[in-house]
Amino acid sequence: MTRVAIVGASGYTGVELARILCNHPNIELTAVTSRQYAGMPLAEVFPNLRSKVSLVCENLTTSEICDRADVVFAAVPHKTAMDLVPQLLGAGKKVIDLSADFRLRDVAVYEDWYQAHSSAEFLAEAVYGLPELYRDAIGGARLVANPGCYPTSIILGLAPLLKANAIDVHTIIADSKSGTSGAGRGAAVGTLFCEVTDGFRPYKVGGTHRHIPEIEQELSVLAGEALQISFTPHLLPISRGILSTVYATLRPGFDAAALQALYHSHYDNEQFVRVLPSGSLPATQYVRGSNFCDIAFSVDSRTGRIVITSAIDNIVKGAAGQAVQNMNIVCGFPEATGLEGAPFFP
Ligand SMILES: NC(=O)C1=CN([C@@H]2O[C@H](COP(=O)(O)OP(=O)(O)OC[C@H]3O[C@@H](n4cnc5c(N)ncnc54)[C@H](OP(=O)(O)O)[C@@H]3O)[C@@H](O)[C@H]2O)C=CC1
Ligand SMILES: CC(=O)N[C@@H](CCC(=O)OP(=O)(O)O)C(=O)O
Repeated sequence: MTRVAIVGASGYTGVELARILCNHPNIELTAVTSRQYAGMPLAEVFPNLRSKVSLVCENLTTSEICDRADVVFAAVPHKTAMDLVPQLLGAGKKVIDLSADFRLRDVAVYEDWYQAHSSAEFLAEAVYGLPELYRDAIGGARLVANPGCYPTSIILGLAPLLKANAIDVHTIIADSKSGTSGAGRGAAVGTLFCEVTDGFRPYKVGGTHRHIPEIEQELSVLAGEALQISFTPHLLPISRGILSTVYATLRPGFDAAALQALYHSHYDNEQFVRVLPSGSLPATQYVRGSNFCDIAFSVDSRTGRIVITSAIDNIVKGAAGQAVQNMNIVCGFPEATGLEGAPFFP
C-alpha cells in the first residue's frame, strides 16, 4: 500500500481528497494535517466522512509528514506550498501540489502575478498536471503542479482547436462562472451567504485574475506561439461547479462536422472528457461530484465564431479529483482508480 498524507485536510480540496481517497484500493491515508483542528477527528470537522475516515487532524512538521507518507498532497494556499515542497522532495517523496506555486514555468511571471518565489529551482522540473496534455511527463514526475480550476475548464475546451490551427489565436475570450467553494473555506465577507445567494456577479475584470498567465502559458504551448486572452470570472450562488464559455474566430475550412470529428478524435480515448453530441450543452449539475469535463461547441455562422462551453466540478476535476488522477499516473495505478463514480444528480 502506498502511504498518503493530505497537508491542508481541513480545506475544501482537502476534504474532497479525503472523500475520494477513503475508497481508493491502492493507498492508505496515513496523515491529515490542520493547525486549526489539530486533535479533532477529521470526521468531526467534516461529518460526511463519519465511519469512512478515522484519522485525527494533526499539526505535523514536514519531517513528521515525511516519516508517515510516500505521496503527499499539498492542499494549502500558494506561498505555503513553496515552503513545504523542497523538504518533501529532499526526503524522496512524490508531491502533488494543488496550489499555484509550481504551475508557471517562468519565475518572473509568477512573481508578477503572485509574490516572490522561494523555491524557484523546482519550477523547471515540475510537470503541469493536466493528464490529457502531459500524461507521459506526469508518469515520471516527482513534483506535479495540479492545474487551477478555471484553467482546466478553458484549456481542455480549446486544446483540440489550437492543435489543429482551427482558430485565430488572438481572438480568444473566456467567460467563466464558478461556485463559491472555489474561494476556499476560509471565512471572508465576499463569500457570506447574503453576499452570494440570489445573485451573480463578475470579479477581477479587466485582465487581473491570476489564472490568466497560467491559461496563456498552456494555450501558447498548444498554439506554438505566444498569445493573450481576455478572461472574466464570475461568482455563482452554488457550492460547486464551473461553467466556461469561450469564444474565438474560426479559420476558414472548419465546419461543424469537421470540428465535431476533431473533438472526438482528440478526446474519445480520454476517460474524463466527454464530448457532447451536437445540440447538447454542458451544465454544472451533470458533472457534480465527478472528475468529468463535459465539452460542447456551436458554430455561430453569422459572426464566424466558435462558442465552446465546458463544465467541471471545480473541487474534483478542478482540484482534488485531478490530483488523484495525477497520483494514479505517478504511482502506476489505473488512471481512474477512485474516480469512477457517476456525477451526483440532482
Ligand atoms: N477550492 C478550489 O476549488 C480550488 C483550490 N485550489 C487550490 O488548492 C489549495 C487549497 O485550496 P482550498 O482547499 O480551497 O483552501 P481552503 O482555504 O479551503 O483550505 C486551506 C487549507 O490549508 C491549510 N493551511 C492554510 N495555511 C496554512 C499554513 N500556513 N500552513 C499549513 N497549512 C495551512 C488550512 O488548514 P489550517 O488553517 O487548519 O491549518 C486548510 O486545511 C489552494 O492553493 C487553492 O488555491 C485549486 C483548484 C481549485
Ligand atoms: C470562486 C473563486 O474565488 N475562485 C478562486 C479560484 C480558484 C482557485 O483555487 O484557484 P488556484 O488553485 O489557482 O488558487 C479565485 O477566483 O481566486
